[in-house]
Amino acid sequence: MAKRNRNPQNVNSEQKQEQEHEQQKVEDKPVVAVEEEQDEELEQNFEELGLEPRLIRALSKKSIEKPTPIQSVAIPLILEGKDVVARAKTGSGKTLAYLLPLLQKLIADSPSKNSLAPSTIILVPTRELCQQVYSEVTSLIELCRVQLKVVQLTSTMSASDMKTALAGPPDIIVSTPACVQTCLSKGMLQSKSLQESLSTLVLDEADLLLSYGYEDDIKALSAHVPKRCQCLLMSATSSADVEKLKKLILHNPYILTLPEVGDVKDDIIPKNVQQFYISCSARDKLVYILALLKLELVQKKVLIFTNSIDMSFRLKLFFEQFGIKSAVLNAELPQNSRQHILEAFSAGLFDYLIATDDSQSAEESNDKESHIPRKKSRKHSKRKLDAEFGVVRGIDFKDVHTVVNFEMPQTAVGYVHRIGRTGRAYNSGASVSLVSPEEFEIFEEIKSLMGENDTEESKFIAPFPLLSKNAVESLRYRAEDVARSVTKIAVRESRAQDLRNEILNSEKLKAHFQDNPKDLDLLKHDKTLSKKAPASHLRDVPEYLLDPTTQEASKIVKLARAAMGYSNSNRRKVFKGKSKRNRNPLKTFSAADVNVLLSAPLHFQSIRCYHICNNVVLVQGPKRSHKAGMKRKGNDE
Ligand SMILES: Nc1ncnc2c1ncn2[C@@H]1O[C@H](COP(=O)(O)OP(=O)(O)OP(=O)(O)O)[C@@H](O)[C@H]1O
Repeated sequence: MAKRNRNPQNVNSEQKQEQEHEQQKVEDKPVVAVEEEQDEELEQNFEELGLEPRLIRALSKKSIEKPTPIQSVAIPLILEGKDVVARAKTGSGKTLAYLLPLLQKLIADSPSKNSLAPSTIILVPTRELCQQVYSEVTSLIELCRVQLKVVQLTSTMSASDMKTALAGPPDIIVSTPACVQTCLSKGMLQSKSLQESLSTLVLDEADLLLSYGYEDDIKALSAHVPKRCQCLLMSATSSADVEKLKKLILHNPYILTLPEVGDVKDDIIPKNVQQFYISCSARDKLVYILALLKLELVQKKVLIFTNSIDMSFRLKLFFEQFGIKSAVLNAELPQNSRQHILEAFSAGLFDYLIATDDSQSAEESNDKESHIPRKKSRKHSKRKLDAEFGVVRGIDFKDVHTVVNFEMPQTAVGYVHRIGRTGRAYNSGASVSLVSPEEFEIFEEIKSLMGENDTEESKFIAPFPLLSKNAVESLRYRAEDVARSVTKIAVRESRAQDLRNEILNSEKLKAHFQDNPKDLDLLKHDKTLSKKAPASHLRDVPEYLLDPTTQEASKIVKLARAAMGYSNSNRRKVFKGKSKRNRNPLKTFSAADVNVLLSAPLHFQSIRCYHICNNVVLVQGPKRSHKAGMKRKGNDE
């Protein structure tokens, strides 16, 4: 990447910002296309970007050593006080791209003790994201040992809790647009004070804010944003909504696009996510997913998407009969439970999470082709489910290796967000979509979003190579038998039971986790729901049912997993404090294993999932890699 925009000035006086904004109005701001693969020699470190040592040390404690491409370009510009629109793929590190410079500015400027309102507001579309961004800021502040007050405001808080949170005032508020607007309209936040103190406004996940129905709130809020306020807009996809927001809030910003425009597919999907599909009837999806999981053809952890809550319970009950433990996540569950499920899954307490995303409700209505009516306002979107829930949107699931679309999302943009839950930062991942004939249309839309035309064979979403017809057929009888036993009534009862459990959990969680925030293991979300105990003979797939090709494939997937430093036995240990950094693949992976990987049929090697960040094992399919072996920094073998 060219060495540009590397001249940060750390402190910006209000006067200077004012002048700059005036200047920005007449300047034609550049569109910066950031190349994703940086030339090693030109790679920058955080120091060169102008970050101060305390922040760099904090990052180091989080095992974050080098900036991602979007961070390399955005951080210096933000430090200079520019308005920035950053569009970069899911998982590319956009959160730190704005958090680091804004914290640096706050540390350097030490906000005036006389101010009556916060100096920084970060707006996100969902409560889950509020919590995620809040945790990220607080952990950085703690690691830097600086005195900054950050609060999250959500619409479930009582007025008195909001007032308490706003007393002080805090330096940073993380919230949704609707909630900040409520605070303003109820006088908990004074417009005049806000205009005097607000110096940075961030619109995170900007491509989603309007589809969540926040347009009126953001419009109302924009009236309270002073001209000199630096505005940052982060988004994973571009859309008419992002343009609208840009016009509403920003003053002639720098537009950062990652990576270079031109390669449409690379424009939106992380390169390190391998995409596969399986074409099957809707009815056969259960047997296919059983084969994928039971024969261990996909790497854990696995995030499975369905389009309805009933379907997620149907899947859970179906899995239970085969001894596969999973948890469900949806908008119906209480907020505390959802948060806890996310944390427990991220910490590795269970391997399979079945999520119903919000595609039915807060659909990506900015996708013009979706034909799904745009939500007019939050008032009109009232429903039993939590309107501020968003499992897909921006949530940083840790170490999800595989995303399975059990049902295809309803829009192509939804697909991008779903599969963006894997392959985050420098990790690799895979997605497998089960596509029924009824879903071909959306599948074509997805392919065309990636720049493919429907007549040619898909280049980017390949047929899943590891599952043979025989393997599927060998499981068919059992799968269909069990599927019949998962009746509508059973699904309804389990759903109600789970909700009851989680409401109880939620109360316990509230009290308990205030005192013991790290005690994730207390409540199990992957508990069995079915009344009928699973039949013991269904737990294991007998040898005679396994076909040799699939067995071989399964072995390769397991080896890849070992190569990445995971094993079933170390999962809980990882959670109990072993950092990812300490997982040593050399202990679980031998030279013989490397040979097995290399001698595998080429189509198996096409799963390029064997990177361990920048350290590792090389099977760069579809061709056999030139380098075969493993290397760890400071531990060459
Ligand atoms: N420089 C870095 N090096 C390694 N990991 C990083 C770096 N920056 C961020 N990460 C990690 O990458 C993950 C994804 O980051 P983040 O959630 O900010 O992505 P995002 O671009 O906002 O994705 P999305 O569009 O899905 O919200 C996080 O776990 C974060 O801690």
